[in-house]
Amino acid sequence: MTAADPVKVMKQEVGKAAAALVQSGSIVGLGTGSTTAYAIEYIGDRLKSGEIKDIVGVPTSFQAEVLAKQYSIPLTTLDAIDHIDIAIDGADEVDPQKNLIKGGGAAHTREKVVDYLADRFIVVVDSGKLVDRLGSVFAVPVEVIPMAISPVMQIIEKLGGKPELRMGVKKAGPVITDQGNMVIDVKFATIDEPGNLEKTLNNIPGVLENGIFVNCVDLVLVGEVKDGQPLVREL
Ligand SMILES: O=C[C@H](O)[C@H](O)[C@H](O)COP(=O)(O)O
Repeated sequence: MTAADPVKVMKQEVGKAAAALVQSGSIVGLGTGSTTAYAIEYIGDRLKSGEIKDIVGVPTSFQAEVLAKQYSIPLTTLDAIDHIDIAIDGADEVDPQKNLIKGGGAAHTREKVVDYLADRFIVVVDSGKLVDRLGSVFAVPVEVIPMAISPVMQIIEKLGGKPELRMGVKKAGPVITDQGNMVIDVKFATIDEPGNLEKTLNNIPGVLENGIFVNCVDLVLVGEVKDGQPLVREL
């Protein structure tokens, strides 16, 4: 028998813990990525078993929409509702102040809309995502309209960032977002003030949204494996 992949186990456990927080009658923001995928699966399981009922989901991406349909979670759109009760989403980096870098799956623009609207925004990560300072490992994803790619890259270089156009995997050419745009991943030597950098990047003409999320998280659930045992803790 092969040992279970510990990262997969952490993601499953943290996804399950977040899904357990969803109550009957809730409007639920459904995040994107491999960790949230488990939360969506477990929300579907709870619906199917009758443990919860009358849930409606707001997907943050095509991926989330497909998964929600697979697990029979009814969906709605933002023009049909006036609030979101709870959103569950992953992250690529989480700092001690619960600021995030997101967008490893190029979904950060829709995620920011949905996650910021939620009364309760729950982040689900494995312990490998915790950093002392944002940007230590991950580059900041920036969604840009295609005609503005060159000038945006030039401006970002002047700001001290190292921009790289994100290229597709099993697809020739750049990654295209759900909105039909491109993503530039920007590595900064240090990010001293994430909130300021978020605003500076979004002020560049042609930038739609970047993956820095500040002051918006209510709870971070962290999946860990200790002494061979999976556990979930709050940050
Ligand atoms: O664009 C993608 C999202 O921001 C994801 O939530 C993030 O990249 C984390 O994904 P994963 O849980 O697969 O590491």
